[in-house]
Amino acid sequence: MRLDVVTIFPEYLDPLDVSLVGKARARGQLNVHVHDLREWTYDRHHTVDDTPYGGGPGMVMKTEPWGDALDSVLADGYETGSHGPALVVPTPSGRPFTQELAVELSERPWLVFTPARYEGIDRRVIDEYATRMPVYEVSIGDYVLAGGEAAVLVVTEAVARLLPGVLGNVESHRDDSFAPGAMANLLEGPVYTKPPAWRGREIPEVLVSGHHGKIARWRRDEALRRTTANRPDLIERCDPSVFDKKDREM
Ligand SMILES: Oc1ccccc1-c1ccno1
Repeated sequence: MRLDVVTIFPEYLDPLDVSLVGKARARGQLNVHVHDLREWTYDRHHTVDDTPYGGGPGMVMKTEPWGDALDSVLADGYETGSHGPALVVPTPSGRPFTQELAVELSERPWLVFTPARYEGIDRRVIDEYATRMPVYEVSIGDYVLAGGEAAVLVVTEAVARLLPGVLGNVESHRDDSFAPGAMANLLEGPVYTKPPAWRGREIPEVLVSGHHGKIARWRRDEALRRTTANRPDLIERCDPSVFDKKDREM
């Protein structure tokens, strides 16, 4: 997969050099290019924004730098359709970014991110590129950020971990919250590791019982408990089989 990010804060994307994404890049599973939008400005102040038509607070990001930047990035040659790039526009007014959308994006060969600052990007930029490729306007949550770069980091990590071979243990994302399967849509329950006792706190006995059916049922019950407490909206989306009382098959 190829990822391009056009931003006025390229250093904000430095975390893409480390951890899971950094390792995927080093292994050649991910090809990441970060571009400074100001390279496509030609005035002394490298201006990327201007006042909004119709008045109102804040500034709007101008069409010309974005158009020149995206034309340059995309000039690397691309096909249209499912083998071509998709534009990913982080915005508070976008569709919610979910695991399902992460899976959809992970199946594309090329994502071009356009994190905005200020009040956003002149709409004509999105409309222009929507004539050439799919555009995903995505929100990472119901809150307001100063810009879209943090959202690019979130989306990139969620997508990269789904790429074949990136996660060492293929089981890892099988058990993800929201991963398909009977426990889909349940939040993960508590996890424990050695030592068996810590500051007088023991681990749940069932986890060292060796009874895999009871362990699976305990984990299901804890996941249901946490989901009921923190995300009751997800309960109605659960597979009915998660509510059965018998021990779970491992
Ligand atoms: O708040 C934002 C500002 C700019 C770009 C994106 C966002 C955002 C907020 C939530 N998801 O994306």
